[in-house]
Amino acid sequence: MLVTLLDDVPTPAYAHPGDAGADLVTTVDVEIPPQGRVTVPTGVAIALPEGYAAFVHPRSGLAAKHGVTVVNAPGTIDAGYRGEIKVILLNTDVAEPVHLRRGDRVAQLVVQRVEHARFLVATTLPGSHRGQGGFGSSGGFAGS
Ligand SMILES: O=c1ccn([C@H]2C[C@H](O)[C@@H](COP(=O)(O)OP(=O)(O)OP(=O)(O)O)O2)c(=O)[nH]1
Ligand SMILES: [Mg+2]
Repeated sequence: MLVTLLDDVPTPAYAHPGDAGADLVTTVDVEIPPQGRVTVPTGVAIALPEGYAAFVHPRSGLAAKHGVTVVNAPGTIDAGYRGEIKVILLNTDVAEPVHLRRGDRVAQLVVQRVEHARFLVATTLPGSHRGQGGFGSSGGFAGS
């Protein structure tokens, strides 16, 4: 897949063979206040092949240690998008700000094949075992 590197950033890379996500870095230093959000540039633009999309996922380590997640997780990168990939970060911690430095890995990009549906309008839908049950219809959590 073709990639352009806009700001002297490393080529996105998988940390280990077999990893699903290639790490993305922030190109700017940033402080995220408690419960605040910031959009950070990654210095990366890509040309996905037709029939693929890429998804911007949070990193588990940042989430567990600092409460940092991706607001729109997973962010969707369309195959036709040629702009810089940006990451919308949220500091979920209510008390501590988070300081990120240029070059810190802030998210991971998962590239996947996607199907394109044709939406055919019908008056009724075929039956199924689940039917219209949703939102916990199969049972609650232990405390409910
Ligand atoms: O985390 C993200 C999500 C999206 N994008 C870019 C790539 C994507 O192709 C484009 C549009 O994203 P999306 O479709 O999620 O946003 P929208 O609000 O529906 O905007 P649009 O009207 O441009 O589709 O923005 C990012 O850089 N980072
Ligand atoms: Mg859109």
